[in-house]
Amino acid sequence: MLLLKEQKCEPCNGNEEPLKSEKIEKYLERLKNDWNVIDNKTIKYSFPFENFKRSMAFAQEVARIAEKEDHHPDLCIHYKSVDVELSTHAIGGLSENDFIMAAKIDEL
Ligand SMILES: C[C@H](O)[C@H](O)[C@H]1CNC2=NC(N)=NC(=O)C2=N1
Repeated sequence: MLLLKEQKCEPCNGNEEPLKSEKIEKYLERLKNDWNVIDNKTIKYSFPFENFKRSMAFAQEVARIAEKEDHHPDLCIHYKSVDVELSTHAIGGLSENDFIMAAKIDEL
């Protein structure tokens, strides 16, 4: 099986079904960090940093990947952490793209 971090986000036409909990659990096992699932619609992880400068630099790197993959997380930048939330808006839930992005962000 290809590693998630090596996959590319595929354009989502909005026709696919959001992932259900069993598949979500399987994808979670493939992530390096311990992402939390919210309502089976969003995954979230809070990345800790030493200071605001590092938080900002991380957020910029996440933005770079998001633009490259055309899949965009919600980011909340704090003094010493960045909260990352991923969901596929087009289907109102989780798709493989969210886990591909999470895997790439885990590698930063
Ligand atoms: C056309 C383009 O692929 C879509 O608008 C993308 C852009 N980024 C996106 N990001 C996220 N998180 N969900 C989406 O459904 C989404 N759609």
